[in-house]
Amino acid sequence: MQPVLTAIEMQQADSAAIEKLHISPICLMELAGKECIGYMLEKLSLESPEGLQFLIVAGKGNNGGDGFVIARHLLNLGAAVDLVLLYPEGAAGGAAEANMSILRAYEEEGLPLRIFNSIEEAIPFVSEQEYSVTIDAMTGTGLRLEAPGAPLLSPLAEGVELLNALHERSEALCMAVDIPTGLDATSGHAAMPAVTADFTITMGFMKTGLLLQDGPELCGEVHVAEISIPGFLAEDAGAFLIDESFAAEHFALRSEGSAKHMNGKVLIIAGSSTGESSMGGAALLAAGAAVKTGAGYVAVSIPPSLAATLHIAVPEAIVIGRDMDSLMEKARWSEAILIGPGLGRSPESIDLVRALLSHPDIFEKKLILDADALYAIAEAGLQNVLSAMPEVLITPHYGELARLTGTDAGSVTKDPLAAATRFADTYSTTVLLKGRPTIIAKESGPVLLNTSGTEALATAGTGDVLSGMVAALAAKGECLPEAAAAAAWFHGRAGDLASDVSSLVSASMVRDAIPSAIEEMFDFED
Ligand SMILES: NC(=O)C1=CN([C@@H]2O[C@H](COP(=O)(O)OP(=O)(O)OC[C@H]3O[C@@H](n4cnc5c(N)ncnc54)[C@H](O)[C@@H]3O)[C@@H](O)[C@H]2O)[C@@H](O)CC1
Ligand SMILES: Nc1ncnc2c1ncn2[C@@H]1O[C@H](COP(=O)(O)OP(=O)(O)O)[C@@H](O)[C@H]1O
Ligand SMILES: [K+]
Repeated sequence: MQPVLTAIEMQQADSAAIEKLHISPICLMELAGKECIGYMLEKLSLESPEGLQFLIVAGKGNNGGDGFVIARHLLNLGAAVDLVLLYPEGAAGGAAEANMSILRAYEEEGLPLRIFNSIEEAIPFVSEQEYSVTIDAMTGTGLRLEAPGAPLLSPLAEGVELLNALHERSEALCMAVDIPTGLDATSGHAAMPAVTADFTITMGFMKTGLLLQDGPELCGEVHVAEISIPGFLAEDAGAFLIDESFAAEHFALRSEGSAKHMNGKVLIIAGSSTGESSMGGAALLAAGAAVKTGAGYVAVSIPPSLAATLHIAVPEAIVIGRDMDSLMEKARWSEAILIGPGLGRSPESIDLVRALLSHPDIFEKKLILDADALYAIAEAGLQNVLSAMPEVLITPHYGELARLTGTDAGSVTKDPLAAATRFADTYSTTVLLKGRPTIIAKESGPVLLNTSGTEALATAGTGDVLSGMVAALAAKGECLPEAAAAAAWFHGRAGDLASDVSSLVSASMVRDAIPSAIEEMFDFED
């Protein structure tokens, strides 16, 4: 899995590369610029930029320095470059300043290079020009914002406005160097205004801010450029990105001689039915998902009035009622227990959750708590009970985590990484916080981020499918954090495969696409 760094972690990796490994800043900057050229040509499907026109807007830090290297290489390859300096020359110092002096020397050679010393000086010329690519080299990991949405000050604001205006009214692609200007590399919150890029070449390692909040909208496609900062300098990163090989590694294939009871026994306690309403669908989706994720046995505790429906919808499942003795017998038999989808919010459901969580046959198993089980925990104030359980995972969305922590959804939305990590540490539990990205936090461990999946999953019932998948992987032998992470990845991929038109995807379609999403991994590995 690739590390995902905060701005501070990236600055530490940069410093370690320079101070401990003696890699020169000039060398890092050179590689950063070269990587941008290579990837940009790939995006343009061109062998060479010869004859094309590029605009670079540069800030006063090392991000601007990367822009100077890009300018030089473009000129070397026969392109024409307009460079806008937002700040007086020499403000950068170090490697950036050294690269700027090379450009000044180039200027004397009569190359197609125009250097503008301010945005005002540039405007009359650049507004007339057609560019192939406009390049944002104003700020990267050095940007500091007081608050999300804080105003970006002059001259950065004018630089951003220029690039965004060109983006809107011309065919030019906009490339962000490292991070779109205005985007906080750690939190993913954007300033006002911020650059909207078509693609972002980020240096060395992925940054958290590219995956959170406004990050995905502003970055476009993200490419991580290898600039010779070795991976071991990011080993202690606070976050890692779940990928397909991780997911495949955590899907145990059935061994040839295995029997059904050896391939994961899941108990799902879900669904509700009262005189007024019935919530059987969630149980059906979770059970179907567990079956399609390859569990050897799936038992479902559901109100007796829904049993016939479940038999028809998921014929593979064993159906039991709500009687405590049969529930506990199946709990002892099972290897992972999922409680919650469609359980309802009545006082009886809350009492049921309280009773279940106090029983060792339940809490000593790998336990996955979802949906209405989370409502019951919040209502009955059972959060502390989680701390005593050996292996427990909660799978809230933002609203559910807010209810569990006594805050509003807005504060989880503001910093979901911190909210998930805090809960995991406080209650010694694993948290799968659903969203974009999905965040898996475990006590004192690095956070895992999942970016597979799209708005195809933004439809009722996909969360029930996900919790059924987690339960199956956990029963098949994975520890809960890994089961959650692999399930999240497969779930996103199943959403992609469910339909070519994301707006038509339903939760049943995601459930039905699970086998293809998993199968594909093994084709990939072969
Ligand atoms: N050795 C290194 O550290 C390397 C850095 N690289 C590049 O350098 C970048 C980081 O360079 P820097 O640390 O110089 O920072 P940046 O180039 O991101 O620039 C930040 C500059 O903007 C100013 N600034 C910060 N917040 C501001 C705000 N709200 N309003 C106005 N100005 C603000 C800062 O004072 C600083 O001068 C990376 O993103 C990457 O592009 C690469 O060249 C690879 C090597
Ligand atoms: N825009 C989106 N992009 C990616 N994933 C999404 C998006 N919207 C929702 N999801 C995913 O869909 C699932 C929805 O779960 P949840 O809100 O619990 O639904 P429900 O309660 O209806 O089953 C989560 O896994 C979430 O991460
Ligand atoms: K930038």
